[in-house]
Amino acid sequence: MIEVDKVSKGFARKKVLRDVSFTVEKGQIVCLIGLNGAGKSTILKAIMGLTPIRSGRILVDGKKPDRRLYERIGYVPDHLTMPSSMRAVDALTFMEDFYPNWNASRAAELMSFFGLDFKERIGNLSKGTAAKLNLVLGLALDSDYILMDEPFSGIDLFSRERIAELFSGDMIDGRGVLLTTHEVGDIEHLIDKAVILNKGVVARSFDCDRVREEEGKSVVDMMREVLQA
Ligand SMILES: Nc1ncnc2c1ncn2[C@@H]1O[C@H](COP(=O)(O)OP(=O)(O)OP(=O)(O)O)[C@@H](O)[C@H]1O
Repeated sequence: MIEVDKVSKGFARKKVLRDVSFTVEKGQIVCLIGLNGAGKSTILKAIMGLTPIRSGRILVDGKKPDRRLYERIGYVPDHLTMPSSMRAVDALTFMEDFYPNWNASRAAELMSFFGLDFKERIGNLSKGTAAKLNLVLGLALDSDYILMDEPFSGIDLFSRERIAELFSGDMIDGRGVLLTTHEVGDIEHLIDKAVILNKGVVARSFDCDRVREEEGKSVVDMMREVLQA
């Protein structure tokens, strides 16, 4: 389980996260929702140790993450970070060389799933195609958890639907997923838990099935209720 426990963070005097707490269990898909600037990406970076926190703690399977624990978390940032001169195949080779838990056969499967060309230069990829390659790089790691920052950004409607299929299939099975998205409607039927963040504070955290069954509300309804109040 990933535990984010009373995490606060600021940049200079600006408070960005205040006492943020939630958990992500293995086998669970958790969606962090919030308006622009709410602090979603900052939380993912804090979990990955890419930005320091001011107070609180982040535990992965009960331990403070170190290099070995980070290898058990796949992180898909909101943009592809590989150099534009590389070809897609070079990016895959780099990942294979760098990460002991790289799963080459899963990478090949995902490349074909997305219809990606191994020889294409990264600098020549369209925004949506680069986003797909970015997802391949994150999902092809054999990890217990996956963090995805806006994985649907720039991706067309039909491809988004296909990615949603991935979420309900073997690719995710048993892993804990934490993602941020502004396209929550596309995956709302797949999300187990939603955490609504408003100006750095957890405004509401809920079990999506329970809210749907007991209150007859969708995740988008809950977002409107909380963020437009
Ligand atoms: N390196 C930084 N230095 C200063 N302020 C920052 C930095 N990174 C983020 N912030 C600020 O922290 C706040 C939260 O940013 P963050 O990127 O986490 O929001 P977000 O919820 O992911 O937004 P979006 O939906 O627009 O991607 C914003 O006010 C942003 O300006």
